[in-house]
Amino acid sequence: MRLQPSVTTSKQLLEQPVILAQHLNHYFGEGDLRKQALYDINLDIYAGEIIIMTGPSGSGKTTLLTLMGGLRSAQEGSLKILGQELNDATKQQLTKLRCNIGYIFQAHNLVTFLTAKQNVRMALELHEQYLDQDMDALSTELLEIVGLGQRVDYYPDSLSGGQKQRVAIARALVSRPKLVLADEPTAALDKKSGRDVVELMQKLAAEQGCTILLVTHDNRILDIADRIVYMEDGRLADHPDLVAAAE
Ligand SMILES: Nc1ncnc2c1ncn2[C@@H]1O[C@H](COP(=O)(O)OP(=O)(O)OP(=O)(O)O)[C@@H](O)[C@H]1O
Repeated sequence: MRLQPSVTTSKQLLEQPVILAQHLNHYFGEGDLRKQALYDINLDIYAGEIIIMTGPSGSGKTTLLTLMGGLRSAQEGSLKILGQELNDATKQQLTKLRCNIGYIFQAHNLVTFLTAKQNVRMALELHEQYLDQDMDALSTELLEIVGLGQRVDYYPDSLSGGQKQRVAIARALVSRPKLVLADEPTAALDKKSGRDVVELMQKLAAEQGCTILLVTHDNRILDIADRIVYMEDGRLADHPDLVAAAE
């Protein structure tokens, strides 16, 4: 496991980063109420890396994650995701980018009137290349991989918290995105389910070669990361405990 700042390997020098932030600032509000939430963020993340972003409440993790996901507009500095510059990006460019990112949020956002399989299938329907494929079979296959082969026709209300989160993982990964962004995916889970969920993400990421950026307060899962990024007061910083542990 490495700590931020990263040591760029020679292999990575040849690659385009999946995420590249340079001098990124972000502000909320206007006029006198304008408040800076992110300060001079510089970060490069490469294909296949699992990055955990951690830090105190209010330090700017979700703001940065939603910027990276094209869910809010980048205002100042540069943010390139999968080669697309997000500062000044058009709505169409953002929409296209969002189709290539898998999202997993704490409140898993499953559609309650759709079954597990239909929830997963929804993610495939966004992609033209899957429209002439057997989307039900692909969705079932992913649900089997996450251990829900016996629950494909269940509605979210009849699944446990861990099972719902696994449906959300299946939905995020079924279209084989190059980038998965996860915000507190284990927050609502007990220790064992939380561990199972992140190990599953780790396994699937390795198999599919995708990059995972995971925001968490959950210290129990830090060991799955290739690299830990720590945020404090809107800035990337060295993690105090982890630095001490590494010394
Ligand atoms: N929509 C918004 N309008 C105004 N200020 C906001 C908005 N969203 C976030 N902020 C502010 O930006 C700062 C960073 O918030 P953010 O939610 O990114 O932190 P966080 O590290 O994700 O926190 P938590 O761990 O509690 O989720 C905070 O001071 C917060 O109050």
